[in-house]
Amino acid sequence: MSTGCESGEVQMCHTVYPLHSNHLGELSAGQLLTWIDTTACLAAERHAGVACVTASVDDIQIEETARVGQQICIKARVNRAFNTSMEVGIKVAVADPLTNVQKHVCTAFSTYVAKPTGGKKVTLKPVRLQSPWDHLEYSLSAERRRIRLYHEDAFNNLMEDGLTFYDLDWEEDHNKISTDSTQVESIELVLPPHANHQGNAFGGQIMAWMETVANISASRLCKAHATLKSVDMFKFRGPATVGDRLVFRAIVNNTFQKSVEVGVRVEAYTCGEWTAGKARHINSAFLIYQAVSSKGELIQFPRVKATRKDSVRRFCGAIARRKIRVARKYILSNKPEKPVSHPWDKGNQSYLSYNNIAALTVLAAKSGWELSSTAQNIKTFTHDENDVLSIKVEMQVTVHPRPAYLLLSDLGLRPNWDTHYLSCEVIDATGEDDKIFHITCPPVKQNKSRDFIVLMSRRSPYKNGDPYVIAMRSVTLASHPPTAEYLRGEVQCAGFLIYSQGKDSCRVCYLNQLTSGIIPYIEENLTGWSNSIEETAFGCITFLETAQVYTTLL
Ligand SMILES: CC(=O)SCCNC(=O)CCNC(=O)[C@H](O)C(C)(C)COP(=O)(O)OP(=O)(O)OC[C@H]1O[C@@H](n2cnc3c(N)ncnc32)[C@H](O)[C@@H]1OP(=O)(O)O
Repeated sequence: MSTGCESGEVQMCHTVYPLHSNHLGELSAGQLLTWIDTTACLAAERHAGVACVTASVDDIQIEETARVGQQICIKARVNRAFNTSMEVGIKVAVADPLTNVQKHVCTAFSTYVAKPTGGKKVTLKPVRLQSPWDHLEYSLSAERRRIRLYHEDAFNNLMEDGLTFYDLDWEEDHNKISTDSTQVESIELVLPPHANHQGNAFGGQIMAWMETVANISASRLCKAHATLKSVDMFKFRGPATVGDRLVFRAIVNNTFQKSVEVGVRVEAYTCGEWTAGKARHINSAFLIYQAVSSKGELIQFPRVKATRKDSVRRFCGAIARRKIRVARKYILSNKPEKPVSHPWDKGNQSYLSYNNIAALTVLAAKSGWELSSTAQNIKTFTHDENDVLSIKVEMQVTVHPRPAYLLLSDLGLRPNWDTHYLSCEVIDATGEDDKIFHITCPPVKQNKSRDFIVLMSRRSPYKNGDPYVIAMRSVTLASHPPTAEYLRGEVQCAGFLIYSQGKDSCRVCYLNQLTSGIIPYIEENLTGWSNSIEETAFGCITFLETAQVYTTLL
């Protein structure tokens, strides 16, 4: 049932019946995508006053599963009209009628283009903004549009680097498996019930068919029932109409510990094109699945082999897309963050130093680090857990670990090799191993310069095999409150672990658990627009290898 409300919002509510669900009694992802697209399209048409087509659907993260008997409520409204296109924001919730408990299923953003009969372009009227929330979504939608329209370029940038930077041999080969058995092909004929009054196949129907083949492909790899976790952007390149034959091809591209990416390509043919073998490529999408064991635990996926040229492209493509997806999630999340700094006073100094070292050690020991690039002697990883994103950069350096430790813990030297640092001075210390620094960083995106008050705690190894540790976290100092000159940023947990690898070489791991104060500095790298992380790592290696000679004097 769909209704139109005063605010321009369109709502659709359904009870989940067995016909909407899979064999486990859970609402099928394909059905959910169909309802989302229908509601969003109706909101777009309500604003435009003419028929609209789906141009794209941004990444969707599915956070909750709905079951038979529960009620799904979808709300959609136009956030902003551009010229001929508009962004629709969609929120999906599930409610249990027996307990009255309501949960958030997902948030989605789709773009619709006004397409009246006859194909004339329509310039859309602006959206009436009423609440502060409307104003916020209005401004954010411009930023989302920028990312959406440059998605392909960002991906191509990452792919260029990926294919040159990625070292496919970095992992042992013996446990990797081929994805050949995950290839799935299926055909559908577009009939009137699958299309709108203009004969265009519904975007939601196409997405549902895509989900069906992708699900089969993922399940073949994990030998379990796969559940859709998120989708990468669906881009509708061209229309399909009643009478078209749609061919869907799916294959597993890559696996990431507890998830798998499946790529689906859709080609459309009229009857004549079918016989002549002339395909129209109308959509490609990438769907991420997870699978749960009989004990209710997430299944660890096997690593896959990329041997042929096309499988290497798909394998690296999945890594690049994951990178963009994770970056989008954090850059656009707009979640208020709790302050992470504690006051540095006499009563808690030893506790904060301990906490500083322990947090970095725990972060480094976490499982689930995903490789995002390899370049000669540098590897970068990301870790995404409970809405916290962390990065790790591993550098192989031909320096004894002790001089590396002394050089890296002297934060005053950091502006020599890290362009993210403008200045760094000691403002308080309890000894050589625990010091407070005032760090200033250059402005980004026309904002002011930022500053940070950071506790640096360093420890030499207690026994052979332990790393040298240099941990950093923000603290507050009454003598250094935020000033009008700088935006005060915070560091949650960052630093270096330095592992000995023989007499004159070591592995330096840099880790950072990202906060909203840090993300702007690496945003372009996360989304594939720059290699600033790798460039800084190169700078660090060069600095350590050339400066080590001076540390013999220390
Ligand atoms: C009823 C249904 O459910 S429709 C079913 C599924 N959808 C379809 O069949 C649509 C198939 N795709 C198409 O017909 C076309 O690709 C269109 C209409 C989406 C875009 O056509 P184009 O020739 O690229 O149009 P053009 O370049 O003029 O762009 C038109 C607008 O779409 C926007 N647009 C184009 N591609 C995208 C995209 N991938 N994501 C978001 N917006 C896009 C453009 O920015 C432009 O916006 P603006 O006018 O507000 O500045």
